[in-house]
Amino acid sequence: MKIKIALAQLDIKFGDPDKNFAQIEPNVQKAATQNADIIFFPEMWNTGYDLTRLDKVADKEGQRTQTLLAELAKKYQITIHGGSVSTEKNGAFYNTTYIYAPDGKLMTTYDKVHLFGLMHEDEYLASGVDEDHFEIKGINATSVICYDIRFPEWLRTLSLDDSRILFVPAEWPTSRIPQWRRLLAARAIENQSFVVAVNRVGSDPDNPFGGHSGIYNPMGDEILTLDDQPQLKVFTIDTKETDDARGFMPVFEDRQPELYR
Ligand SMILES: NC(=O)CCC(=O)C(=O)O
Repeated sequence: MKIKIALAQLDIKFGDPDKNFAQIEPNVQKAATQNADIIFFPEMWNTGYDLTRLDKVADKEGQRTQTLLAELAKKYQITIHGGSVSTEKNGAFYNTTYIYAPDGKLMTTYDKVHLFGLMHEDEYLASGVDEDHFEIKGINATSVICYDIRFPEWLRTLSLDDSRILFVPAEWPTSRIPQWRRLLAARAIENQSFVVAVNRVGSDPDNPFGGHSGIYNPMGDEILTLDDQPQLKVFTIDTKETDDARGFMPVFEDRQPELYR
């Protein structure tokens, strides 16, 4: 199945949800004009890592994000992977993904599981405990958030549901972009999946962020890579390549799960 994916590599205004929300519709409209099947945003695009002010800026119960994404998905007849936003749910803060189908229905939601201590997530956020699975044009896909890619056992767990595309929204600092690219390639090879990753650009008070959003095929080749400027890029993948990779080398069938812990 051919799937046209729009990567929205955004700059994010620190702690300014109104400015950040204003960036969403123009990008969805641009992706729809180019007939993309899905548009994909970066991590924590509503507030950035303004963690000390989450009580003021996080999206309460994710309402503002959900209302906007549902409306835009339906209006532009496009799947929207909402990257992630900071949310406040039942009195705790999370780093939360929402994914909407073109009919405006919520397909899945995910709270970041592995919290990133170097950017203080563990001091302010609660971690998620659930998997997320969704479909695009009948193809199974799954999704994690940024630091989660350093945990291959978690991405393998999510991939066992015959997932063929793994989405990774991120705020990944410039200094570790070489690791970002190697980790994404490795996750693609070991799970025989496409990996589609969107990192933010620009800076916050603590870090510059390096962009280099990209798409990796199931062989781990970087078939699309962006630079470090804000942009929207549309690229088509063919999920038949995952059948070819899995047919050639039956990694999933050769697993010995009884030996793993
Ligand atoms: N926002 C994040 O999870 C950043 C993860 C990161 O930078 C890393 O090196 O891992």
